[in-house]
Amino acid sequence: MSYQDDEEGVDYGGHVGSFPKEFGYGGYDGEHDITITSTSDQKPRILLMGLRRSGKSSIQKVVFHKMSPNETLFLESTNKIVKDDINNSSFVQFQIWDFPGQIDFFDPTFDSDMIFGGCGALVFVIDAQETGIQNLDEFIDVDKDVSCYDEKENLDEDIVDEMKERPREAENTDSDSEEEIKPTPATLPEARKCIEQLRQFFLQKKNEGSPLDALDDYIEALHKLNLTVTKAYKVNPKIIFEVFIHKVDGLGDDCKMETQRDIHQRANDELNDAGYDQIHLSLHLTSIYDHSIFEAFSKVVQKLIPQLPALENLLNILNTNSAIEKSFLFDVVSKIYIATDSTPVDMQSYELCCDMIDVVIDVSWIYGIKEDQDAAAFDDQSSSLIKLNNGTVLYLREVNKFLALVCILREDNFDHKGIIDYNFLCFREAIQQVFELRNKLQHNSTTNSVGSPMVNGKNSLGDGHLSPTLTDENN
Ligand SMILES: Nc1nc2c(ncn2[C@@H]2O[C@H](COP(=O)(O)OP(=O)(O)OP(=O)(O)O)[C@@H](O)[C@H]2O)c(=O)[nH]1
Repeated sequence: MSYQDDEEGVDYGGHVGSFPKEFGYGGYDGEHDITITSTSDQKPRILLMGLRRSGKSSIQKVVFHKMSPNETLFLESTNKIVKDDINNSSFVQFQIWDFPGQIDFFDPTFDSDMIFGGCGALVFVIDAQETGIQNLDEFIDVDKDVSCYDEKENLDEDIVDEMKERPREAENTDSDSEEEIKPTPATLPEARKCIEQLRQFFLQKKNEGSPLDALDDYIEALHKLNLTVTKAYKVNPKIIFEVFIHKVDGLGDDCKMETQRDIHQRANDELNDAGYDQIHLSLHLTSIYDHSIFEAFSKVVQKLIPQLPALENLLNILNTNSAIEKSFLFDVVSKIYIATDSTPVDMQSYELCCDMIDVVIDVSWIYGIKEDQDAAAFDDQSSSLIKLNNGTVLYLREVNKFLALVCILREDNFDHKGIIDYNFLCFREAIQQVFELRNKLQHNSTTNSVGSPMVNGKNSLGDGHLSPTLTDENN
């Protein structure tokens, strides 16, 4: 197993929404900036694991590198561990390690102590579309070799025989020779027709609920999940385990729920049978083609922020005193929300707020920057107000260069804008105080002890948590 260098800054030429390419986790001068000062080794780690082609690299690229979902079609398979630094003055600062699908835990070069030791969260990605139907074309590559139909021994024999016979007949061979069948242009349409029949057969079986050998990948994914989780837990019981049931864009609502229920049941049964009933798996239905992947990643990142309860509390207080219905604290670059108030998150509100961030960045980028200036599109003057036609207002205020508060409130309540703005300033100050405190604690612990500093009885470095500190030039 080898390691690939950090690939931060790689330009993929594309972006989600219409974010300008230049808008990213760039360097920052520091005003009002809440950053993490830990060195690369101390950064919390999020591991992305799962079977081949389950969508790990796509998730990472779409969420953190603004790659457009369609471009992920051209991603090559990962064959090394790819470490990606999500850093540079953003609040959200950690390392993501993208693992190759075919990783072998029994490989002597796989150092599980090192890999799982400093890990904060392990995200295991399962392809929800992986029933064999979608990958049939890949599996049976007619353009290369029709004889590989043999590999699908477990399919209905009649269909396989028919598939073999058709190209042979079409080719009109007059010999009984055992030569390998090579498709010609004339046979290819026939072969494709067979594949279509095969696809229909699978769909029919699937609708009937028949067990299919093509579900092997799904079973294998569950097995790998069990193996990965137990192995990681043995090394580091503090790891947070998250399962992304991914690519659900291709599934109906019922199917999504059924898949989630099935995975939950099987995964927990297997863990309980192995005596690991204390391991908790959080399941998320995700897709790179909508906001679900950002929402799921938000929840993963939030679990790594020890100050989350304080942030939530501050948002609750802000909401109560400003008649705000819902508020999110966003990492502007990734559109991950690092905290929200304690009312339930509804997906539509989250999507609206994400869209608002896109609009603000776009407009700022187009109209907010003078040509001769090397200024950022999002700065401490950034704020925005969008009135919807249902009597609701979206209000965005900059907290620091990478953090924004986005609130949803009723238009009537926005009459008291002065109070809301004043409360926002108090909120911003309170946030800075939270991180100032953390900063001091961390600073004391690093200067007072060498090796493994302790804060509140916990190892403050390498404990898998985001350890944000405040670097405010006023300090
Ligand atoms: N429909 C759909 N396709 C997706 C989604 N996410 C990823 N894909 C597709 O899945 C394929 C595999 O994605 P990758 O990100 O390369 O998968 P991987 O897990 O990194 O693969 P390995 O590097 O081989 O382990 C690509 O063609 C993506 O376009 C999704 O949410 N929905």
